[in-house]
Amino acid sequence: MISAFTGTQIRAAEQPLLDAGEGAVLMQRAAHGLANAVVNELRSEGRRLYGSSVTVLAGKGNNGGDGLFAAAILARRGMRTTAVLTAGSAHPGALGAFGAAGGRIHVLDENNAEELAVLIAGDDVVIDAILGTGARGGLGGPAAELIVALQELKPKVVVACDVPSGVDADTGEVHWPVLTARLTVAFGAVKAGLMADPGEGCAGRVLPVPIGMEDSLPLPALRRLSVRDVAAVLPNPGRRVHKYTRGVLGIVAGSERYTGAAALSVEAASVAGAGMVRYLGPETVARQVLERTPEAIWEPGEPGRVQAWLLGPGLNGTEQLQRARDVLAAASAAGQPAVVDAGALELLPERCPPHWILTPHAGELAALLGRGEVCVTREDVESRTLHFVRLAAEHTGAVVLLKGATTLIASPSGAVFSQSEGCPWMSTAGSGDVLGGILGALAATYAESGMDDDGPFAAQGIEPAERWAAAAAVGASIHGMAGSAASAGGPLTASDIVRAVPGVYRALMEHRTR
Ligand SMILES: NC(=O)C1=CN([C@@H]2O[C@H](COP(=O)(O)OP(=O)(O)OC[C@H]3O[C@@H](n4cnc5c(N)ncnc54)[C@H](O)[C@@H]3O)[C@@H](O)[C@H]2O)[C@@H](O)CC1
Ligand SMILES: Nc1ncnc2c1ncn2[C@@H]1O[C@H](COP(=O)(O)OP(=O)(O)O)[C@@H](O)[C@H]1O
Ligand SMILES: [K+]
Repeated sequence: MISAFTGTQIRAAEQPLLDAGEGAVLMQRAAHGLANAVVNELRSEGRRLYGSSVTVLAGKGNNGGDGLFAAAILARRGMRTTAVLTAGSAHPGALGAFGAAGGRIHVLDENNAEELAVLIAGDDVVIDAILGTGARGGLGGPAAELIVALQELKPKVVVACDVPSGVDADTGEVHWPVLTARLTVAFGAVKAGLMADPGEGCAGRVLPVPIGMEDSLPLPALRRLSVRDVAAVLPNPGRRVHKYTRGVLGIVAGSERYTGAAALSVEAASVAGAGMVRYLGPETVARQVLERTPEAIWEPGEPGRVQAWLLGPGLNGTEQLQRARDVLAAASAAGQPAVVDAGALELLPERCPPHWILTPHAGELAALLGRGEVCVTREDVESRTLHFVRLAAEHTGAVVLLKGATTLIASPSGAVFSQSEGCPWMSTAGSGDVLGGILGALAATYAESGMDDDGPFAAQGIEPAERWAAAAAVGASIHGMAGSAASAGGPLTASDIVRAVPGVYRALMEHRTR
């Protein structure tokens, strides 16, 4: 599990060490971690350190201090080093060390941003150490000009010091311009803003470097399940199970207009481990669903027993919408878990049970919040994903899974998970229907066994109030892994994601036995 913290949490954890006069030691550890990361990055490309060049863009705070000390270490190891001071002044001790190690210094001013960008862009590595966790807002003036010019010149390797300058370490909001990093070296712990969009999109790979304050960290603001975590909680049928104890999922999806959504979600649920799938919908749609997944059962009348529901993919027309309304009311009364997607999101009651999982994309999340009279657009949600997913969980009382390149899952208890195993090729029609099917299958399975104190989530130390959000994170992770496996770098269809799901389960099961 990767835990991420807000910059504010990290600064609070550092405070006792700073009070004890350990600030300089922390900074040295950070600088060594950053310098080592730069060395490894060059070596991974088969480059020699000696004679390679690095420029550090240094702001006036401690972030700039880290960058300058790291550059001093690299200068002593034979690299040609340059510093651009973006705020006129810099951390005095670090600047002294940099000068003593033989680095060249330029001071950014009103007139030289473009000239300096051209000078720097050819260097082997650029370290972005302008702003860290002490930033308020983003870059302006000549520093912003420098970043815009540099981004256009496409520097070879950008390594961000702690956080890309302009990314809010607490929220992942981005104040443009930001220099997109290949690697972000995060001191003490990963910042929450590096695991939520749009911040994650600027950070590249994130490498946490311990600096000695990690034992003082509070509960994380965000968590990301690793492959090992997902493998550990994956439902694993015992020897004497049968289809009903495996978990039966009821699906209300599809319509005459959107038959594919029903077919995809039913098939995805079937391959993702549901013991049985009951389909509720018009006969014409059911025929196509069964053609693709003959294992599913069509329920033309009162449905048989289920452990969980999936409602919404491709939902359209009076009859289907009424069916979904009836099922939601019945599921609420019976205390059953429900995965609510697309068209069914409009049918939700004002407050939902905490074991319902809502799966909006950014546009649907904006609409969902609009019902609670929070007026936001899709673009607003996309620029503040962490804030709005939390708000939606708070307002609805349900788990809210916000889809995107990084999928965020907020529990009404306040816990947030972030998964990012997918790839851009997954932004294809029907991809969300497949996610719905996977989540539905997991909900049915975990409803039957899994959420108790002797279940897999408890064994991983996940608190009761966070378990449904963790289950949704497992679904997002499997969906992302299946999409990436199906894509292998190329385009894919939603059906390809479905076909890749059993392979992902097998690989995870193998992981578990290792
Ligand atoms: N507290 C510590 O001793 C440690 C801090 N560390 C580093 O220190 C960083 C935090 O340092 P600071 O608190 O000095 O803050 P920063 O270095 O992030 O920046 C703060 C400085 O930039 C100015 N500033 C803020 N927003 C600005 C904006 N939008 N445009 C231009 N200037 C702006 C502030 O006035 C202040 O002078 C961390 O990200 C990390 O890199 C590490 O060295 C570990 C130890
Ligand atoms: N750029 C991206 N990178 C990775 N995954 C993505 C990206 N864009 C979308 N996805 C994933 O694809 C799915 C799209 O779902 P959705 O928007 O509901 O599409 P549809 O309604 O067509 O099925 C979600 O699971 C989302 O997380
Ligand atoms: K930085």
